[in-house]
Amino acid sequence: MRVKICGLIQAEQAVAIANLGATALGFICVPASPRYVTSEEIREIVAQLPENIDKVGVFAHSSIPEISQIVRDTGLTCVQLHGDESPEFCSLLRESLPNIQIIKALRVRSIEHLAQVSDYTKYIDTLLLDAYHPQQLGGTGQTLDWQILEQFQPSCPWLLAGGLTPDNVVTALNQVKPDGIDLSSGVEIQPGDKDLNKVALLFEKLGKWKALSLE
Ligand SMILES: O=C(O)c1ccccc1N[C@@H]1O[C@H](COP(=O)(O)O)[C@@H](O)[C@H]1O
Repeated sequence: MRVKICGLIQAEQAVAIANLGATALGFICVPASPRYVTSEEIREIVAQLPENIDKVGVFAHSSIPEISQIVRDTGLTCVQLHGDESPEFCSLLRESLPNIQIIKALRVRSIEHLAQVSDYTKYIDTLLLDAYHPQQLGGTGQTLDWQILEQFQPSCPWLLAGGLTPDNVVTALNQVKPDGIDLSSGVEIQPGDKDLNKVALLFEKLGKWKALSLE
């Protein structure tokens, strides 16, 4: 199970969360977010992380030259597109950054919104489903309607996001079968300030869930 913890702003917390078992860490490159980090800050944190963890830059409505510059400046290994980027945009980004993984986030309003998934899958590595919020792009703490995702099996790997917490993650995973999960506000004290006890509890719950599902 891939586990991405998103919205890191402190190097010490990023290193601690990597050591707890996260497979990916996310850095918000959206200036309007309270979790926004500059290229210099990302570069400093990335330099302290283990090689084998994915370092994900989260973008929304940025241009390809802007994204490429930030990737070059920081050592990010993955780009998450969290705005209204089209399949064509993903395809062009892939041509510009062939060695960088692409995660496309879709903010799902209803089951009908899932129809667009097949337009994206050949241009991306991973799909991410987040809850829709009319005013905010992400990090909202709002959950998706997991029931509409019970049969969801796209042709590429996918991550479940949106309002996941150590308290609800097992319920979510018993209902939905993603390849991984993504958490931000559910393991925070305040935006960007991660609660390491909550992150540790998350991994404890995931360990028990995995052991039970192997029985
Ligand atoms: O976290 C943010 O501030 C943010 C800003 C702009 C785009 C995406 C953002 N975060 C993403 O939101 C989801 C879910 O967050 P939560 O667990 O519901 O708090 C996650 O994929 C973050 O990458």
